[in-house]
Amino acid sequence: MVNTPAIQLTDLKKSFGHIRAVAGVSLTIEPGEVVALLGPNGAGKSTTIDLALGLAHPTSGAAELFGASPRSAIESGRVGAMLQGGALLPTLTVAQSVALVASVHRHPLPVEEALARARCTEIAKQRVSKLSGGQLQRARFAVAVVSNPDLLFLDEPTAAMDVEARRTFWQSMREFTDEGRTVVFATHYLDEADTYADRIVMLSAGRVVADGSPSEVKAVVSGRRIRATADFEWNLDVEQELATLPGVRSLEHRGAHFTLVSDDSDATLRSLLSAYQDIRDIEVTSHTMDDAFLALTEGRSDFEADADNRARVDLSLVADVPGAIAATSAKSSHDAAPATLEEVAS
Ligand SMILES: Nc1ncnc2c1ncn2[C@@H]1O[C@H](COP(=O)(O)OP(=O)(O)OP(=O)(O)O)[C@@H](O)[C@H]1O
Repeated sequence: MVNTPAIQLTDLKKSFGHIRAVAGVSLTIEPGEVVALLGPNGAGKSTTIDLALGLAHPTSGAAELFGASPRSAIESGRVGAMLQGGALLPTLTVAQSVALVASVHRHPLPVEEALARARCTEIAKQRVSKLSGGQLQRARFAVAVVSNPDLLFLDEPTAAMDVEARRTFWQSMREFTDEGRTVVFATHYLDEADTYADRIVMLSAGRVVADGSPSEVKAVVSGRRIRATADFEWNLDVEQELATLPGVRSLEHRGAHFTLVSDDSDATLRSLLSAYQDIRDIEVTSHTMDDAFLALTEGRSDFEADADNRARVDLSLVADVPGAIAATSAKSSHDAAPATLEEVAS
């Protein structure tokens, strides 16, 4: 159906006793979007994915995939998932695991193709119990894509992978999304979100605190950072002078190294260099996704939101969301959830 969103979440809420894991999430994700879900530990990313997939029942609100209930979208084979708690049978080989899942789908990819897409051809004959953490993730990816889904959910897909494995994983993911499929992935690697997502949805304390393109979300922290080394004695007068240079919003220094956050880095630099000759190793950088993440999820005071982004970023939440909620050992929600989509559909 044209114009039917791939995902429609309407005021989703989920509480576990007194813990509000998801506190009213509304999201519309169109077919073809690649969306990163970001947020500190305990922000509600996994629970949101579980609710979208129908693996957990919302306390209130609704989730639809392709205009239908999650269950019927999964039954139709349009949805794949790679979840944190998703287990594979340890005694099967990787190829057998993929073939088993393929056998319950109506229009699966050929097993060899799913293995190749997930860069699993070389480990196809290895038993699941013998796989390294990164290999296991690849095997789970092969299992997730073999149903040839239009929509794929990935919960921390590169968690156990080294740098090279992560790079390879995202290459294979790119091939998948280049074909116009929809992907929603939760990650703690902010650089992955910045590089691979079209859209970033940032959660904090169960609520959406930012929703926009990577550059829109990064722009929530305006200004630039100037780092340099000073070969002079620090005293209160110097600190005062640096902190009041044009454009400067904040100053930090440790030993000879100092950092200025400035709204007008050109003006700051001109004044800095005309006032001080003993400054070297100057580096000017834009803010990163890490900065936006900290500003949005911890309400850091040295950043101010850019007014242009008010429409996309719910700044009223930035101020009052608590800092990162400590992750509890209670991953029981995921452990208790069905391990595979086949279990949901059955
Ligand atoms: N079954 C459960 N029982 C009690 N609390 C739960 C359960 N499942 C999740 N929670 C709590 O809900 C909140 C959100 O958890 P969730 O796993 O969705 O966060 P997350 O953003 O995915 O975190 P992480 O980045 O650590 O994976 C946390 O406070 C968590 O402890």
